[in-house]
Amino acid sequence: MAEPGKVVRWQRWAFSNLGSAFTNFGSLWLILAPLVSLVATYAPRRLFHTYFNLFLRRRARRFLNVVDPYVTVDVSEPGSDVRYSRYGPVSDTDSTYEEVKAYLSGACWQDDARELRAEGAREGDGLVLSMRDGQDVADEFRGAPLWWSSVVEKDVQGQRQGKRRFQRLTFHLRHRRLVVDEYLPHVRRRGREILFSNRRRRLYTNSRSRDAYSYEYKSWSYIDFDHPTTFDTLAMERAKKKEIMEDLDAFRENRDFYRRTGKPWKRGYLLHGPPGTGKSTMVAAMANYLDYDIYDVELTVVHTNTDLRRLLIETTSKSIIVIEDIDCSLDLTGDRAKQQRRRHGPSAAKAADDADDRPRSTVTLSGLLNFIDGLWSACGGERIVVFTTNHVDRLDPALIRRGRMDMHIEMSYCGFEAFQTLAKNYLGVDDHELFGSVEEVLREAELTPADVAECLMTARRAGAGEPSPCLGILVDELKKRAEEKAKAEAEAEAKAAAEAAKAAAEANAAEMARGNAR
Ligand SMILES: Nc1ncnc2c1ncn2[C@@H]1O[C@H](COP(=O)(O)OP(=O)(O)OP(=O)(O)O)[C@@H](O)[C@H]1O
Ligand SMILES: [Mg+2]
Repeated sequence: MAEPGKVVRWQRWAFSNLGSAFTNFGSLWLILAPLVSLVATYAPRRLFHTYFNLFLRRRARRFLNVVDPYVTVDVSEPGSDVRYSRYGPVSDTDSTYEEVKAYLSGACWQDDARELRAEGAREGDGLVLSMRDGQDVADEFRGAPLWWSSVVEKDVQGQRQGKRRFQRLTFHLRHRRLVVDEYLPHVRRRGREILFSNRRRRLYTNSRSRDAYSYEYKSWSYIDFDHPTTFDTLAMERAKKKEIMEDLDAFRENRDFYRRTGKPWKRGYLLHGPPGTGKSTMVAAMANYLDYDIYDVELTVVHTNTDLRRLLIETTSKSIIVIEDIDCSLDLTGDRAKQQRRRHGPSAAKAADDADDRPRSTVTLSGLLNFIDGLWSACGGERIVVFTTNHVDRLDPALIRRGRMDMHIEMSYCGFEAFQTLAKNYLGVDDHELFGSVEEVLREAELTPADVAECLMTARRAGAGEPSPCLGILVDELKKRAEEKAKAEAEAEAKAAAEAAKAAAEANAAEMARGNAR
């Protein structure tokens, strides 16, 4: 928004004097009107119309253009009429008025509108400033001066009387193309950005597809997303973090590139690593960095590919679509028991099968791939797809090939750089003489950032938040945790080996029994 310059001031002066021009035109019309009506009454009607159309209309318009070379465009407040669909009331879908108001709220701070109105933003705690009725603000676009004013007019519809509000844009006739082709789209775009940045972000989760047939079906329900993690607090090697942030920046800023090359504006990330290495935390950091909503897809409650498509069509632009634990959230061959057996042994598989009386999901790998690549992803664009898994080796290569999952990010055990971030988060220290001892423990043991974070919590409590005692306790805690983990892992391995031996013996016995029977 520019400070009105000399030209703008002159134009404003001319604009405010239009009234007197109209007055002069009015006097002229007082003389001309009886003449025109005389001719109109006594000349043959058709002849008069033909003469007017041929010779006078264009001149009359040119004359008007000289007297008033300004054009106005009204953006009116959506009506209060509520439309109903079979699912209930539907809000007015034209958001232009809100976008223009949001755009002008910036101008209200800077320009000379003194009488403002403040309304609570639809979401969040902010206030949206707008002009009081009758106020105006100046704007400038590519050297063209423009004025916005807030107008209220009486609106009579049948018996009902009400008020109708407009944001009225006034500009010179010669800027008509510029305004229509470039300025108004610019205003809408900027307004949308302002509205988006003012809103609270959301974390959506999908409901069971079975509900799709009930009257009040909603594919997604949401809560406000208020996760504190940022890339600053995420424990990870600095270089890796920087690479991911640069990748996200490039994605966000390259709308035109995606358009030019005919690629849908989406990017896929595969986060893999052991439990507790920060995969879910990374998704939150990404959402906070980009200011996007999150759609957390629970595939196990989606029954068919059609349900999946319906779900995804309802996601909005500027969002991250996450499928957590892709390897076990859905067995893409439909054999859930096999997954359980692989993870926890045969008895767990049987228990899972018995407990699970839900209708089987028939979502297939091709359904999922169509969602990643298919036409829907071109609708609206600007979506990020994230898969997380603990076992990257178990995934179908088709699912994670480059182009689908553009970046594979390994989330690994806590290294020293990651520890430095955690120490800063939990104890507020950047460096300390005991850091060397911590580094030694971390080099020896495979501890996840979640393990280290937990030890830091314990140490913080026991050391009353003082760095030196806390770090001393931390070293002991980390050693203890490393021993516990090693012991638990050895036990799990021995148990798995015993189960495998037992299963092999059972299979052998069954084989022998079959042989005897024959
Ligand atoms: N890289 C990290 N940076 C900061 N905190 C972390 C990190 N990794 C783990 N944490 C801490 O550990 C907790 C668990 O981490 P998170 O849920 O992100 O792990 P995950 O990799 O998603 O595990 P899972 O595979 O079990 O889903 C987090 O709430 C966070 O406090
Ligand atoms: Mg997780």
